[in-house]
Amino acid sequence: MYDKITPPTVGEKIRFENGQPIVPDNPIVPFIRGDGTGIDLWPASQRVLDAAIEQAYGGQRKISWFKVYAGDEACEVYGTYQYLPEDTLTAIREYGMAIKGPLTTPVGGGIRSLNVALRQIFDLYACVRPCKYYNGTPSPHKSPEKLDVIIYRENTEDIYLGIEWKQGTPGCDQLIDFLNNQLIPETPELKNKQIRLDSGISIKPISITGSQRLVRRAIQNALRLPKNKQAVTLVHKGNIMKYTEGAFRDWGYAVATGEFRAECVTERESWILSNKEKNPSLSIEDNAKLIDPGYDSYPAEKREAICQEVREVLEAIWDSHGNGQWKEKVMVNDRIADNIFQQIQIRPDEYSILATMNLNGDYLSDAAAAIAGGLGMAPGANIGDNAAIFEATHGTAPKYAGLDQVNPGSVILSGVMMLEFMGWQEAADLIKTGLAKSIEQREVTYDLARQMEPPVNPPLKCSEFASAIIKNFD
Ligand SMILES: NC(=O)C1=CN([C@@H]2O[C@H](COP(=O)(O)OP(=O)(O)OC[C@H]3O[C@@H](n4cnc5c(N)ncnc54)[C@H](OP(=O)(O)O)[C@@H]3O)[C@@H](O)[C@H]2O)C=CC1
Ligand SMILES: O=C(O)CCC(=O)C(=O)O
Ligand SMILES: [Mg+2]
Repeated sequence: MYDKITPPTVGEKIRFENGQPIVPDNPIVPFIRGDGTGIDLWPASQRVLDAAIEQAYGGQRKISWFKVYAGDEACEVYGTYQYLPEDTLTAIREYGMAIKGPLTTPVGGGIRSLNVALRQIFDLYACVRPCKYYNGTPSPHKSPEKLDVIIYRENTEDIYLGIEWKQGTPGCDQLIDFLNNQLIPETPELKNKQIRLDSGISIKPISITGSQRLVRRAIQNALRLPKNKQAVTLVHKGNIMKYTEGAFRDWGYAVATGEFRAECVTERESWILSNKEKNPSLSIEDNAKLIDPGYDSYPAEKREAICQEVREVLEAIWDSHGNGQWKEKVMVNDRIADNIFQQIQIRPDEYSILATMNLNGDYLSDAAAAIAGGLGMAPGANIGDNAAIFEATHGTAPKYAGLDQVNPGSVILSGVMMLEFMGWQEAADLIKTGLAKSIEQREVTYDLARQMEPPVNPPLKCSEFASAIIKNFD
């Protein structure tokens, strides 16, 4: 079955039933060490995970790690350009769950992202990135403790599908010619727009399927949160990209008000309901004016559409959501992408789950990570219905590779997400305790050390930070 790897002789497979993992006490879990700093991060992280499992379950539970290859290490074992060998894909398919270090993607030419490829191959459509502040972590932000968000990033489409044409190639010229001379002139809405002849082209597909399954998962997660965190914000640049990002917003709301009608309220619905609660005799038109301050300046047709919206909301959900019942529901709202970057800085506590398309989520997760202490403290998971791969938000940080210097916190916390996904909460909790205590004791790697007041000097090495976390389990 495998060409150059052998699975552990002891251990069993994780199975998925209805999207949920069924986990034996001794699961076999494939891991990819990763490029660059992966060489430092993975051994430190594995040590912490194993120690926590041993301490929590005293040998009753154990992971049998299965080393599989991707990136530079794969080329060493399988030969030139064998960045993602079939063996690795077979192992992940077979065992259902894996954890990985970062993998390099060259800018401009060269291979396409192996990280993105893994997400697409296994249809891991939700990239889940919690950004939460650990007490004592240095931050450039004044009130980092107010940040506690989970980014749900669509993981399989958008420009990451990688359908693009390089400037000056025959395919690119042909596409520009077709668009400029055929499709654009046939589309009145596009007027006389033309694409510059010396352009490169990337295609940005956003589908109903991709958007709705992501938002569905985000709402399901919101329902598991404490009441005061039950909110999902749809992040988009729909004012500019109406048929991709704007459509993402509309399809997201359709999931909330269709599939989760009893559990959700949209922000606009909450305004309509609360206007009527404050003034039960409020007319439909006065309610419409309150939810849309520009109402009086709109043409009659638009004014009627807003009145109709008010009527429909009151008819549909006044009984189930009115008289304050909406305050117990998951609040679904939307924010334009540029605004959300400032919102998470100035009003982070007003947000909980941020549902995004692929590119926006990529940008936003690094920005949110900065508030919570930086990329050394930013875990993540790529989740599908039949598989899951856990990985940090950060990349290979090549300038630090092999120096035993970078913060293993993100990979370790990705491991914590994996343990929680497996239902091994006791082991996950030990690691979170160990990490929090190490930070409190100022036993930290360079990235946190340099931001602390006064700075910690010398900082711990990557491997020493792992040891500090283990020492601080209890
Ligand atoms: N999922 C994946 O595998 C990902 C892969 N990549 C790939 O990684 C490569 C490098 O990308 P790049 O843009 O430099 O981004 P990186 O995330 O690799 O690094 C950027 C900076 O973030 C900080 N940083 C990253 N990791 C850590 C850590 N563990 N501890 C402390 N600080 C950390 C460092 O900051 P400082 O210099 O201030 O110390 C580093 O220079 C590219 O090939 C990219 O495609 C990128 C993102 C995700
Ligand atoms: O695949 C890569 O190289 C970068 C991906 C990335 O930045 C991310 O997923 O956050
Ligand atoms: Mg990124």
